[in-house]
Formats: sequence, structure tokens, C-alpha cells
Amino acid sequence: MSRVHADANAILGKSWYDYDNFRIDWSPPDRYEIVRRLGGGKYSEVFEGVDMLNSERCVIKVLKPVAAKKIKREIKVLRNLTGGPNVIALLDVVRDPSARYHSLVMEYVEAVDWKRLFPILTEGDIKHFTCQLLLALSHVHEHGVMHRDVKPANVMIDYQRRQLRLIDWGLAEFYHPNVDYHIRVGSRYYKAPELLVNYKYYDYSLDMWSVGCMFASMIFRKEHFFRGSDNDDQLLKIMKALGTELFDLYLKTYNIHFETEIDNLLINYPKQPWTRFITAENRHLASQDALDLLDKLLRYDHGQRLTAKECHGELFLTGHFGVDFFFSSTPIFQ
Ligand SMILES: Brc1nc2nc[nH]c2c(Br)c1Br
Repeated sequence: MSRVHADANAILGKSWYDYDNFRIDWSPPDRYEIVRRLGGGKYSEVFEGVDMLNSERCVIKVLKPVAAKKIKREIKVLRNLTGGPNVIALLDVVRDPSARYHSLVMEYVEAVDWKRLFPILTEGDIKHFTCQLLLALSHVHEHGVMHRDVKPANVMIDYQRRQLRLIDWGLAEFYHPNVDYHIRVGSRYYKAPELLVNYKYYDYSLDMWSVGCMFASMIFRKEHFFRGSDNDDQLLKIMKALGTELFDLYLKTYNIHFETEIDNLLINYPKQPWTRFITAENRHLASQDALDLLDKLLRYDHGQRLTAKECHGELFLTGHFGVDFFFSSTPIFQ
């Protein structure tokens, strides 16, 4: 059971988390015009659009029929969380007359591609944007929702405006104690150990592993910190860093039966000190404070990982902040 917010949905009530029984008032699509394609995935195509009523830019996420059964969940989560800090705002839900296509209209973000962003981030940037991501996740977790797909592609960063938005709530789910959840969620490089050993009773801390992977990527200047070629190799990459001893302890703590034919997963690996990943290129970013914080996120045992709130508190209060500390939207200065 989650160490925090285990009863969030019980307190917020059925009208908050019951996404099956709620009616959606679809708007007609005429108000919006598609400008260009931004991207796409298994479940949707994403476009930049314009709202012709106010000439504002927007993003139109057209859901593919295969995603039909989960539309209600994504809309319910977005409706509940819109307005939360650094959560992408849902502006409208539209359906064409034939009711063949359902689309979500969201606020537009002038996002910079992660591939170009992670090599230029300064220490101040890393603190600022990680704080913004943690503000989003502490709000979301407090309100009973796990994102379940935190990764750079779902964190829109407008570097000029120093704004961050957490997007793509298509895999998000409401957390209830002692419920077993699907383990085929998330994106490989950011999958937490509990998903890789088929432990289904996970919670909000799933997202905190992914935050750890992103934080490691930023401070060590490595696009994806654990880069496995498949789910088994993903676990192997993690074991080569965190060691086998703590992995075995993790399995025992939660009575997880993990069988594998992969010989490499049966070898004993020592835990590597985080200083092992420091290079001449990232030395100026991988401070001892940063390594200490990383060590509290990348834990096999999800119950031991910092919560978003705890992590934000530590990051906000550690050491000096870059110049932007005094001008950013940090709470004290809001
Ligand atoms: Br939502 C959303 N999804 C996107 N996919 C690619 N770029 C995107 C932006 Br910008 C937003 Br906002």
C-alpha cells in the first residue's frame, strides 16, 4: 500500500474517480483548424491547431479507435487535474458528426526537443525544471492519480518561457490500495523495477523512479540513463548500477517470485557508487547534493523512494540556486 495518499480517492469520492459513469458533452469540431502534425503514437495523432474563436494556438490530440475504451479515463483525469501546477490544460473535447473521431483540445506549449535540450541544461535549469515536474507530480499524486508514463517525451519544456507541462494522461490511472494494476505501462527506459518483475501492487512511487531516470539523464548528460534493448535487458542495466544484493532484498521484502532464463540476470553485480557515472562533461552538474538526491529516487524498493513532495522539498532547499532562483515562479516569489 502506498506510504502516502493511499486514501486520496476514498476521500475525494466516487464522483472523482469513477470514470465509467460520466457523460461527456462533445463539442463540434468546426471551431478548430489543424495547422500541422506534431507527432503520433500507438493511440493518437497529435496536431498543432488554432481556435478560430480567439485565434489562439492549441494542440489537438486525435484519438485512434483502438484507444476508444480508455477515452473516458483520460478525459476524467484531465478534467480533474486541469488547473493543477504544470499539468497540461484540457480546453475542449470534440467529436466529428460521424462520431468516428474523438479529439482532446489542449493548451499549446512551445516545446524544445529533449535531444536538443538535455545537453545544454545548466545546474540552475535542472533544479528549476525538476522542481516544476515535482510540483506537477505532488499535485497529481495528492489527487489520487498515477501518471504511469513519465518520460522526456511527455514533459513539454518551453525553454524560453522557462515553463514545463506534464502531458499525455492516456496511461494515467486512479490509485486504490491493494488493487493489482497492469504492468505493461510506461516506456522501457523509464520503467520502474516493479514493472520489470511483474509486481502489480504498485502506486504513485512508480512515477518517482521515472523522475529519477530523467534527473540522472540531466545531471550525467546522458539522453537515457538506463537504455535496455528489451524488458530483461532493461532490468540488467538497472542491476549493473544498483547491484544484485539490494535486488534480492527487494524481491524478499515483497515476496516477489522472479524467474528468468537470462543468465546475465543471475550473475552477482556489485552496487556502483553514483560517482562512477561522473565524466569530464558532466562533472559541473553532478554535485554531491545531486547524487544524494538521485540515490533517494533510484531505489528498487518503491516504498523507499522519495515522494514528489519530499523530493521537491530537498531540491528546493539544497545548496545554491542559479540566478533564476530569484526570478523564477518558485512559490516564495509568486
Ligand atoms: Br498535449 C501535447 N502533445 C504534444 N505532442 C507533441 N507536441 C505536443 C505538445 Br506542444 C503538446 Br501541448
